[in-house]
Amino acid sequence: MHELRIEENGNLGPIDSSRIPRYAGAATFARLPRLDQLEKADVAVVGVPFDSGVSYRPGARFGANHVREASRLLRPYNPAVDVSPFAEAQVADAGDMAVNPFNIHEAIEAVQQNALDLTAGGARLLTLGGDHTIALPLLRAASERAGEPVALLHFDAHLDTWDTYFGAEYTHGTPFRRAVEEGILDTEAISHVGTRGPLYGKKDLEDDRRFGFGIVTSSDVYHQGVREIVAKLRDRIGSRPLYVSVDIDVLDPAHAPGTGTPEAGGITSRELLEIIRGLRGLNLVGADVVEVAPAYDHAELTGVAASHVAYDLVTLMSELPKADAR
Ligand SMILES: N=C(N)NCCCC(=O)O
Ligand SMILES: [Zn+2]
Ligand SMILES: [Zn+2]
Repeated sequence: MHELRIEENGNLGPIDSSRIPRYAGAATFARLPRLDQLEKADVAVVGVPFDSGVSYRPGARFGANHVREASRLLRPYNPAVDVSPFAEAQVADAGDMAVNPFNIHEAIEAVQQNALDLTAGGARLLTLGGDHTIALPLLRAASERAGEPVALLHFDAHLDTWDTYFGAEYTHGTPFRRAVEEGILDTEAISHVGTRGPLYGKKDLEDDRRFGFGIVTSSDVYHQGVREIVAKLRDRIGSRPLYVSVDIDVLDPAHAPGTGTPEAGGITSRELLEIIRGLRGLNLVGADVVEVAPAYDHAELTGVAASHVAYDLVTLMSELPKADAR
């Protein structure tokens, strides 16, 4: 089957859904070309089929392909910000990283190395998870590329700054504590957004504050509203290199049931998309969307939400300096 693609500004875009039905063929993110069909990309979307770090429901290893399937309906123009991301930049689907499901340490090393390889030519990386364990090696790669510790905006119901589970240091509940310990985060500019739900104890919050995290709870989003929160976050981040990590369980289970550790009282997909759009122009060096567990999804709700979040993150990246300028 011939691939009829939209081409603009010399960038090879998605398969034209007015010529080839969008439900036909193998899925890539937003029907974009695969990286191996191109010389280079400004933005690469990569999957990490890994969920050996979960503490409750498994299945996020199938998340990236679920998001790709749900992303078939994305269109090339983003009217919310008046940007055509795939015309603005060359965006490509880099496929999945090959990670060892039986050895977390080896998997973490592989994610870090793959992320470094994919960004070697100046591409910005958007990763589809996988469970939240993978944020640690992705942050290691991002800070190595940036040449300095990075600012972090972490959307999640959970803190993910816990210490260990069953004695294990590398799990989906611990990546950001490890990242602080490793000195790869700029602790003047690290924030959680959407936090809620029961904790193990008050100490969880005390530890988190000691590491330097600011918290915008799900209730804060409700009471203060998106505008005020975006202004505060932008202020804190400034011109620092920024990594954005989106655990899809930041959304209320009504918006994202397909996830491993759901918590009631979450933000809406509209609120999340609005906050992300508010990050326009910040120096976004990398991002992930993790914890999509398709077995618990219904009617592709979670897949659709995650694909739109990924699309708006790609839109932000598409407006920033291109690969050859970096
Ligand atoms: N990163 C996610 N999604 N969840 C962490 C929850 C850890 C726990 O079971 O307490
Ligand atoms: Zn979470
Ligand atoms: Zn998480």
